[in-house]
Amino acid sequence: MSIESVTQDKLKIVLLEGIHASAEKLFRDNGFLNVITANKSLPEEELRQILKDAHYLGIRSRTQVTPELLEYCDNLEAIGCFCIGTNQVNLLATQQRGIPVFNAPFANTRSVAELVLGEMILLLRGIPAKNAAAHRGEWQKSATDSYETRGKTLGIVGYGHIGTQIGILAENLGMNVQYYDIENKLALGNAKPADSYHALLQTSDVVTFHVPETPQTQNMMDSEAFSQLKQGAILLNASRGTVVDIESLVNALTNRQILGAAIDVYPVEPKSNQETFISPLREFDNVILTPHIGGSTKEAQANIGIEVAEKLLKYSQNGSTISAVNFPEVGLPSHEGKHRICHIHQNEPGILAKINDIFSANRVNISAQYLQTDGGVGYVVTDIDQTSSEQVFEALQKIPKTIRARILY
Ligand SMILES: NC(=O)C1=CN([C@@H]2O[C@H](COP(=O)(O)OP(=O)(O)OC[C@H]3O[C@@H](n4cnc5c(N)ncnc54)[C@H](O)[C@@H]3O)[C@@H](O)[C@H]2O)C=CC1
Ligand SMILES: O=C(O)C(=O)COP(=O)(O)O
Repeated sequence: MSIESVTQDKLKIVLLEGIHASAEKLFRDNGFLNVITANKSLPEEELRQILKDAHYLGIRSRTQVTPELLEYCDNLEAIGCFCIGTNQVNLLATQQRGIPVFNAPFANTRSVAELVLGEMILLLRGIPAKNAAAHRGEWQKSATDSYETRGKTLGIVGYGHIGTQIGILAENLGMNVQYYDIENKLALGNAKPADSYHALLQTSDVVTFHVPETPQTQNMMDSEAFSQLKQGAILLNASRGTVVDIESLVNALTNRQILGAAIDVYPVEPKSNQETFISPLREFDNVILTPHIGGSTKEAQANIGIEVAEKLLKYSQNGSTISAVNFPEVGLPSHEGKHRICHIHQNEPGILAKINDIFSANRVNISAQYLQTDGGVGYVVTDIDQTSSEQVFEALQKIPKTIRARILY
C-alpha cells in the first residue's frame, strides 16, 4: 500500500445490475471519474477481472460476493448493496477483510407493499387465470372463487418495514391482519400477533412472506407448512426465493389446495433480461409471476441510487461507517485543517495502544480519535495535526493483526 491515498479521480467504482444513473451522477459530481457501469450481473470470470483493481463495488440482489471472489479484490474498500437484502454478500468474509457493506434499508419498501397489495386483490378475484384465458379468446364470466378483500384475514410472515406497511394498507381495505415474527413487534393499527407460525397458516385467507434470507427462513414454506394452509388460501412471496419450496407450491397448485399465488423471487433467477426464465410455475394461469421487480419502481431506484452512493462517498471521503451492516459504526465530523488516518484491525486488546505508541514515538499530535469494535473487527479513525509521514504510515500497517490502513486526507 503506498503512502499516498489514491486520488479520487483514479478510484475505480464498479456499478452493476442496472443501478440507477443517480448513483453514477453523484460519484461523478464528487470528482470520481473512473465509474464503470453494467446493466446486468456479470459471469464469475468477468466479475473477477473487473474487480481486480476496483475500489468500490455497487450491486443489487443478484451478484454473489463470496470469499473466493474476495480473494481477487485486493483494492476493494467498500461494497454498496443498492437494495435491502445483503444475503448475496458474505458478510463475515467482507468484515474479516476490512470491507464495510452498506445497503438501503427502507427506500423500496413502499414499492413492494403496493405490488403485494395489488396482487392480493387480483388473486382473490381470480383475475390472473381469467386474464390469461381471455388472452386465449376464452370468455370466463363467473363469480366462482371470486372474493372481496373485505373481511378476509391476511397473515403476514415477517412484520418488518414491508410487512407493517402491507398490514396498514390491507386494513384500509377492511381486512383483518395478523402477523408472525421471531421478534416481539409493535402491532400497528388493529393487527394482532398470531399465536404461532402454524396458527397463522391455519387461520389466514391470504399469506404473504416478508422475511430476510437466513438459515431459519430457508424453505419455511415447505410441504408441511402447505398442509397447514386453509383450503383455497392464497400465497404470496416477494421476499427471497429460498423461502418457499417450489415443488411443494407446485403440488398445492396441482391439488387445487390453494386458489392462486404471486411469486416475485425464485431459488434461481436469470442473470440478465436476455436469459430465459425457467420455472415449473410457468404452466399455472392462476400464479402471478414477476421477475424480481418488487422494489423496481422509478421512485425507489432513484432514491436508492443516491442513498447508497452517498454512504460509499462518505466512507471514501470521511471514513464514516454509519449504517454499515457488517462493520463497527463510526460517525465522524469533518475536521478542518487536520489529517485523517483509518486503521482496521482484528479486534484484539492492545491495538489502540500500539497505534498511539507510534504517534507518540514520532511526535505526531492527535487532535481527535474514534474507536468502535464489532465482532471480529476494530476500526480506529485518528485525526492528526500534520500530514502522516511515510514512516508513521508504514509503522501503522506493520502492527500485528492489522487488516488495512488508509490515509483519507
Ligand atoms: N422482491 C423484492 O424486490 C424485494 C425483496 N425484499 C426482501 O424482503 C425482505 C424483508 O424486507 P423488510 O421488511 O424491509 O425487512 P425487515 O428487516 O424490516 O423485516 C424483516 C422481518 O422479518 C423478521 N424475521 C426474520 N426471520 C424471521 C423468521 N424466521 N420468522 C419470522 N420472522 C422473521 C424480522 O424480525 C423482521 O421483523 C428483505 O430481507 C428482502 O430479502 C426487499 C425489498 C425488495
Ligand atoms: O431490495 C431487495 O432486497 C430486493 O430484493 C430488490 O432487489 P433488486 O435491487 O431489485 O435486485
